[in-house]
Amino acid sequence: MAMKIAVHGAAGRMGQRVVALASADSRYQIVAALESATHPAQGQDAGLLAGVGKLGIPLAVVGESDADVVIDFSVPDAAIAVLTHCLEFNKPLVIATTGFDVPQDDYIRESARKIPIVWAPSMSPAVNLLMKLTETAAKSLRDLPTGVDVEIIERHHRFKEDAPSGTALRFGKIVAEAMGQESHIHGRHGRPGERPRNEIGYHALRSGDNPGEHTIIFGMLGETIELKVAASNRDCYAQGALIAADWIIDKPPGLYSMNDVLGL
Ligand SMILES: NC(=O)C1=CN([C@@H]2O[C@H](COP(=O)(O)OP(=O)(O)OC[C@H]3O[C@@H](n4cnc5c(N)ncnc54)[C@H](O)[C@@H]3O)[C@@H](O)[C@H]2O)C=CC1
Ligand SMILES: O=C(O)C1=N[C@H](C(=O)O)C[C@H](O)C1
Repeated sequence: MAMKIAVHGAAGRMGQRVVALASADSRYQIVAALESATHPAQGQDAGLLAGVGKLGIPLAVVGESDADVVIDFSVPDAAIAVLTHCLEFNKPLVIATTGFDVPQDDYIRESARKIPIVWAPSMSPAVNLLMKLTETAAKSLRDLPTGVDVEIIERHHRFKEDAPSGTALRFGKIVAEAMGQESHIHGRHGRPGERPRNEIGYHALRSGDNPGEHTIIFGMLGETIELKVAASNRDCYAQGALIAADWIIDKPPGLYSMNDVLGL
């Protein structure tokens, strides 16, 4: 029987791709397409909006449904609201939204004691694999006598609201845990002087319709390593979220990552 999915943020760039991919796959059935009460497309068919033909599922506000699992690509406050709904109705949740503040992070962790949650800044299998490779590189280079300068560059479309990306921050956390950098700076200007060794620099570019690109630079004296992953469209994230939904459905309460989902 097909897994029943509710998509939260269904009219957004990502929500539409989740609706489109799920509707083309017999393992999934979209049963709810949830959107902000003020969205101009409220009431319109989610399939028509996503360009895949009528599904008979109108955009609606969060409410009771027979969904087996909820996939969230929205904005932080709305993601927290749908999480509260999932707690009330005991539904597994895949959280893909980024840009939470610290109390919201804590609320997600606390909620995962009661329901299963997959939470990842990137649902892309390639990005999550690159995180593993980055960890390996960082651990291998940690004690290099000449020192290693780590810089993280991310590029995204002009519409993105948070910066740096959740994924860039996660790459930085992975590197810092392996190498011990304590200073995290965002861009440089003026006369910052010689680069300190214990620093990670983040650089967030916003340009055109770029669906997401991350480069981790390990700069040494005499050579450089660059680890790079780039999306050519949004389906890597949407497909990853559907894989996560499939995986989480029979799991006990807990906070899970894409490493758990993908067995990395
Ligand atoms: N983890 C991952 O793999 C990925 C995460 N993201 C993140 O997902 C989020 C959404 O990204 P996009 O789809 O590009 O943004 P978007 O702005 O196109 O879509 C967000 C949608 O959420 C809706 N929304 C706002 N308030 C709502 C509410 N109260 N209830 C229900 N829906 C509400 C908006 O109306 C909008 O349609 C961002 O935080 C982004 O960083 C994006 C791509 C991949
Ligand atoms: O907003 C986006 O588009 C993306 N956001 C995520 C992030 O902030 O890391 C993931 C992906 O890079 C696309």
